[in-house]
Parts: sequence; C-alpha cells; structure tokens
Amino acid sequence: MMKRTRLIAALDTQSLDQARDWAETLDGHVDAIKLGMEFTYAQGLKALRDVAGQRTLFLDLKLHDIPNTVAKGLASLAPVGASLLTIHASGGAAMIAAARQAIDAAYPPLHRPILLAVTVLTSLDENALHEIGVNATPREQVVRLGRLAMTSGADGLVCSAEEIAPLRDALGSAPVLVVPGIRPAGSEANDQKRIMTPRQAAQAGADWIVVGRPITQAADPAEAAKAIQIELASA
Ligand SMILES: O=c1ccn([C@@H]2O[C@H](COP(=O)(O)O)[C@@H](O)[C@H]2O)c(=O)[nH]1
Repeated sequence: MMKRTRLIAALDTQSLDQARDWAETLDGHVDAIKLGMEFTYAQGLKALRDVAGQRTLFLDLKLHDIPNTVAKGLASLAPVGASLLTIHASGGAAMIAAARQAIDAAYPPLHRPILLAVTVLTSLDENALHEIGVNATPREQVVRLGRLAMTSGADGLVCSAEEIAPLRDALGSAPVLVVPGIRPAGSEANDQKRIMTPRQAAQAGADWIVVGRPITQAADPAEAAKAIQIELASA
C-alpha cells in the first residue's frame, strides 16, 4: 500500500503572534509546521518551542559550514525538540557525517530528528546552476548530492517533485523525501522554479510536501490546507 503524503505548512514570518495564529488556525488541517530562518533569527529558540508546542516541528535552518561548526550548531538546537532538521548536502561528505554524529550524540534516541540534506533549492533552474559553476541539470545534481548525502549519514533529502522518480530509481525507498516548490493549480509560482501540484507530488511518491504562501497568504488558510489534504488523499 502507498504511504500517505503528509502536509507541512511553512509559517514564514518574523512575527510571534502571526506564527502562533497560523499554527492554531491550521491545527487538524496540516501534519506538521515548518519554522525557518526568518522566524528563528527574529524570535530566537525559545519562541520556536512556544509556537511548536505539541505539534510536529520541521526546523528548516539549512546549516552549511565547516563540519565542526555544523555539528556544534545542531547540538545547540537539541532543546528545541524538532522532528525534522536540515543541512545543505553541498556542505560535503565530512560535514554531513559530522551532522549525523552530532545528532546521535546530542539527541535522546527516542527523540532523534530526521536529518534532511537539501539537494538543489527549488528556486534554482538549470541556468542558475550554470551561473554558480554547476554544469549539470537540476536532476543530475540532485541525484549526485542525494547519493552523497545518504551514504554520509543523512536520513532523507529535500528536493523538488521533479526529482522524486530519479531519486527513487537511484536510491530506492530508504530516503525520506521532503518536497517544497508545491503549487496548487492556478496559484502563483513566486520565486519557485521547479514546481508541481500537491497531487503530482503525491503521485510521484513524496513523503512530505511543504507548502507556504499558497496556505498562509490565502484568504482562508485553513480552507486552503483542507483543499490540499483532499487533493493528497485523492492522488
Ligand atoms: O529547496 C527548498 C528548500 C526549502 N524550501 C522552503 O519551503 C518553503 C516553501 O514556501 P512557499 O511559500 O510554498 O514557496 C519555504 O519555507 C522555503 O524556505 C524551499 O522552498 N525550497
């Protein structure tokens, strides 16, 4: 039987009141909330715990530094109690391995977060990759970085829905695949370049999808989340 694709709402705001309000409004309509650098830099770690409460928290800080710094950074995040955490796969094998070790050492075994490596940001297309000196298609680069990340100790990957099938072909069912760049039909792409609908991502085999503005900027965020859940359930 196919696993259900779960919905993470990205609560991208600097405001504590706004994040709390969205989290409460979306209770029962989403499976997890995402807080990232915008909220964390503005409000700090204690506010992450306040907003998350008993909810499943995807803490998307995308750590990318030398191995020692990433390891210490992840250890410092342990009190937040996030269920999913991100680092950049392009930080390299030693950095990813150091992140793995830090999580195994600093987090209690029953509360270890899923360590996700971001492959190629969903805001990048092939031209943008060429501009930063990567002469590969997003698909080739995602599979290359995905393989590196999984052999270095990551539990899963952040990718666009376009790369789910090639990643499954290359790496099988083991990686947890978390997929942003999701746009319900008819909604604006904004700064995202590699996008698919919730249904397409679910059909391709996403474990989780991450949806921000199509929910938070909707006239009725709870209705927008409900519509996405209906789309996921019927995929
Ligand atoms: O490659 C990536 C990695 C992370 N994100 C995050 O997902 C959400 C998407 O928000 P939308 O408003 O639905 O575009 C956002 O928090 C990003 O930081 C991503 O988009 N792409």
